[in-house]
Amino acid sequence: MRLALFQPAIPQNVGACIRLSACFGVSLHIIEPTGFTFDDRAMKRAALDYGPLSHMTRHAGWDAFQEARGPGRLVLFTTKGATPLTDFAFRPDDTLLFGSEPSGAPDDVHAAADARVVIPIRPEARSLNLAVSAGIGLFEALRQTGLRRGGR
Ligand SMILES: C[S@@+](CC[C@H](N)C(=O)[O-])C[C@H]1O[C@@H](n2cnc3c(N)ncnc32)[C@H](O)[C@@H]1O
Repeated sequence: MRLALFQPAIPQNVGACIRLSACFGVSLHIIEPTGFTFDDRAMKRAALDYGPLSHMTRHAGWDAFQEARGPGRLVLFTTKGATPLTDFAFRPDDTLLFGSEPSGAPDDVHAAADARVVIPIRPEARSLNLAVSAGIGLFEALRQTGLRRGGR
């Protein structure tokens, strides 16, 4: 199981995802460009001291990520036309991909995904925060595929 963030713009969200990847023992892939630099104080503050426990890889762009990501499905979390999280069956080698905060994932990324998953929320609400949706999606994926303490 891997987490991937498409062009994240808010450093606190990436910091929270660094902490997620550290706590659950999954690798984190950042698809650049990002809306901040990696010495950002807000990102480091949100990540606390979990950085060394996290396995983070930065990719120069979408094509570089696609070449490097290896086997397994690309499962895009999106509010657009998707299978509800509650109906989706994850596999251990899935990559869970999340869109950027202002605009989500573009059409070509939607087209490249093997599956699209939506976390059901109230119809009058637009979307969840990026790091919150990553936490919900990752926990469900690990629950289905065999969450175990101490990483995987
Ligand atoms: C703040 S949201 C982006 C909002 C953007 N306006 C949109 O509609 O996609 C950032 C990312 O969090 C994830 N996300 C947020 N809410 C979600 C939901 N209800 N279901 C699935 N993914 C969600 C998606 O990956 C999304 O691209």
